[in-house]
Amino acid sequence: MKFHKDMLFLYGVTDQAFTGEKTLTEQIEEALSAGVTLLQLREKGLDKRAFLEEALLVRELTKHYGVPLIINDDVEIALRCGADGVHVGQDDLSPSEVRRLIGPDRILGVTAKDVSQAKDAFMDGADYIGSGAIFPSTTKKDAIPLTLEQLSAICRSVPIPVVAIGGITVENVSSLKGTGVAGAAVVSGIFGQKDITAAVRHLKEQLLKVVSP
Ligand SMILES: Cc1ncc(COP(=O)(O)OP(=O)(O)O)c(N)n1
Ligand SMILES: Cc1nc(C(=O)O)sc1CCOP(=O)(O)O
Repeated sequence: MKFHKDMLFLYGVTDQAFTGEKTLTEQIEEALSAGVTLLQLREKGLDKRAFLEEALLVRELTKHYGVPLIINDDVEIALRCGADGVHVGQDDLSPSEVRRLIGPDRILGVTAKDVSQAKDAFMDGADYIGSGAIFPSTTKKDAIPLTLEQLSAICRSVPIPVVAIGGITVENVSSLKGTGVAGAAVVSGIFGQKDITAAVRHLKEQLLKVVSP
């Protein structure tokens, strides 16, 4: 699927830690049906085999809902499940190597915590940048914090779109207004909510006031 910045508008990122009454697959289906615009399967607690099984299931769901699927970190799983792309961080396989492995047509997302990393990611073939943590995150407690000013500078520094991540909720998402982000990537603000459908709808309502077309 060809990348477009609108896909970043509300980017759901999964985490098994939030499954309780519902399975991860049920949670994902709820988020897809409610309208997340991109989905990242980010499962730190699963071994490779379980991750691939989940990825194959989620691939079918995302196809059904017409939402692109991104795999966190693992290029092999992305290729084996036929995902639309991969997201890598600064400590993972280099973006240029990932681009070589996935080819020109799949989506490549790269985490950047400053302008220099963002510029490098762009030069290495990234389609989008993920920047955070904008607010304290209980999902990733050791995430390095980033101010809104730093986020704005990253957005201005590269011609590719930037999605904000880290502690984003319905209550604080409006603070991203004016930074230049193309959207918000959210874990607990979606998958940690009892009513995932309502969370997705409310986040999208707020994001309409934040993201300029
Ligand atoms: C959209 C998006 N942005 C940033 C991240 C963080 O990626 P990374 O730095 O690789 O950290 P982990 O996700 O591996 O903990 C992301 N996953 N998605
Ligand atoms: C996966 C991830 N990366 C971050 C970064 O700052 O790079 S923060 C984060 C966790 C985001 O989860 P939540 O929406 O629950 O805070």
